[in-house]
Amino acid sequence: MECIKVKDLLKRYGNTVVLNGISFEVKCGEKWALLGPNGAGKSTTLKILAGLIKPDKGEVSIKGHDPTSLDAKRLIGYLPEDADPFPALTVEDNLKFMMVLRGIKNEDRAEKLLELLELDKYRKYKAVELSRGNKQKLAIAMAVLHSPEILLLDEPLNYLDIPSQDLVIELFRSFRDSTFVVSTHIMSVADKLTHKVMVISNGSIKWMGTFEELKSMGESVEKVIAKLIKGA
Ligand SMILES: Nc1ncnc2c1ncn2[C@@H]1O[C@H](COP(=O)(O)OP(=O)(O)OP(=O)(O)O)[C@@H](O)[C@H]1O
Repeated sequence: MECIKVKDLLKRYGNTVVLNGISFEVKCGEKWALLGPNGAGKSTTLKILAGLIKPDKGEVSIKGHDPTSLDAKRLIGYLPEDADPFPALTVEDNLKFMMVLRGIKNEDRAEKLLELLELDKYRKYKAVELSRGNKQKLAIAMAVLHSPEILLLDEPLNYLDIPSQDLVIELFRSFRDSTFVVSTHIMSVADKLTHKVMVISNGSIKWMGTFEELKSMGESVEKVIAKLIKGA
């Protein structure tokens, strides 16, 4: 069954076309990387899937729901690029606020995430007082608090040191049955979190396939991706 269906997406900012007829389908449980250079249209695609912005043309379905609907929002956990939790709230109050928004009654989940991401000692810190990496970890905890079926992650490992990356990767890997779309321009990040790759450049999908296919294309994966981006 498809969890995400996207057909002929067109998005303009002013006169600039930033998504030019993108179509793809993601089956439930699949984990896809959206790989492409700066400005390719990755974040814009994720924002449309998360229902934050609307395309100018095209269709998007999240398990049959419009992405702006409450039904879709219940299914989705979205981590924006440069996520910024509420600065004046403490770490634990940010999580409590999300619990209220999401209608989560049991506090165990928030406690477990604080422990798992080693944020426990910062629970009384206001988000504004956190380091950039710890802010990212808090934003990740907030995005996954409701154990979403569909995770839309924009550059999830940004700002994280290697031990923190390992904690976050372990957390995401615990979402075995969830559907992932992960935007990144770093191949190694894609490789750690996903199994399939969409290469996007200039608002168009240039290639879709598995890591195995990419790796069997002869040259180093980075070189193959660079060629796919150029459309060579
Ligand atoms: N709010 C906006 N107003 C105008 N142009 C925008 C806006 N948001 C994005 N763009 C433009 O849309 C294009 C695609 O941007 P997008 O952020 O989707 O790219 P990206 O692939 O996520 O890039 P990056 O890897 O740098 O984050 C870029 O040319 C960007 O300048």
